[in-house]
Amino acid sequence: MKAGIVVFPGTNRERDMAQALRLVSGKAPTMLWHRDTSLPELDLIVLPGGFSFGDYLRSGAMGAHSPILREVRAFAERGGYVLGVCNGFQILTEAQLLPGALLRNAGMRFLSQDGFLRVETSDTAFTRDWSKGDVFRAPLAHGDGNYTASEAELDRLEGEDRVAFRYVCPHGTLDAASRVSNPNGSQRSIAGVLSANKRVCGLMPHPENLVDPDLGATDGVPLFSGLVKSLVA
Ligand SMILES: NC(=O)CC[C@H](N)C(=O)O
Repeated sequence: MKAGIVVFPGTNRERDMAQALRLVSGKAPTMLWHRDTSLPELDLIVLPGGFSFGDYLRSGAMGAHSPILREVRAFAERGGYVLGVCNGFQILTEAQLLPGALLRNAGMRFLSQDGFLRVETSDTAFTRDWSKGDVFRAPLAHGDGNYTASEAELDRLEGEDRVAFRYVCPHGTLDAASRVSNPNGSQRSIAGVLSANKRVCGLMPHPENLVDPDLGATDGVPLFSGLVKSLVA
């Protein structure tokens, strides 16, 4: 699997992401710079977490206008796989490669805590190594993670099986009104969504930070092992 990781000024999770990809796929990803205007041959583009352009204007708003986004868009339009984590998810929504927006967290505070996610579909390259209904742990580290879209868009996402992950409490209970099970107040507890062709996926939590047994847990491994299976044909 040939993966590329896009670095913006202010990105801070690119090395965590590179480490996770290397550990699970056995192959080091290529680091890409936001001003690049061409891409090497890739199977997967990852937009990692951080504070691109210092979150000025809105999280992800300026990153969505970096030159490389033209290439990312063309890659996605050709059917390429794109993963956006946290700030990467925010950039993908700002670029309208994924629907909805990430507003300020309910409670107006930056969250730095464990999150618990339920897998809503296993019918994608990103989620095939889980079963629908599986619950796993993933760190949360964001101020703007409150997923918001129109009721019609939310209905469409659900109708097309494009909700990838939902926030639940550690025991797996779903309650969109509870700050325990839905810490940032996301609509319908949505933590991650998919594009219409299910090849672009964005999520706020950080599975890349739980892939190494030496760090205490490997809950995030299936995200990467699923991609490896799908993209190493
Ligand atoms: N860890 C991150 O990617 C942070 C995302 C974003 N800058 C926020 O605070 O919402």
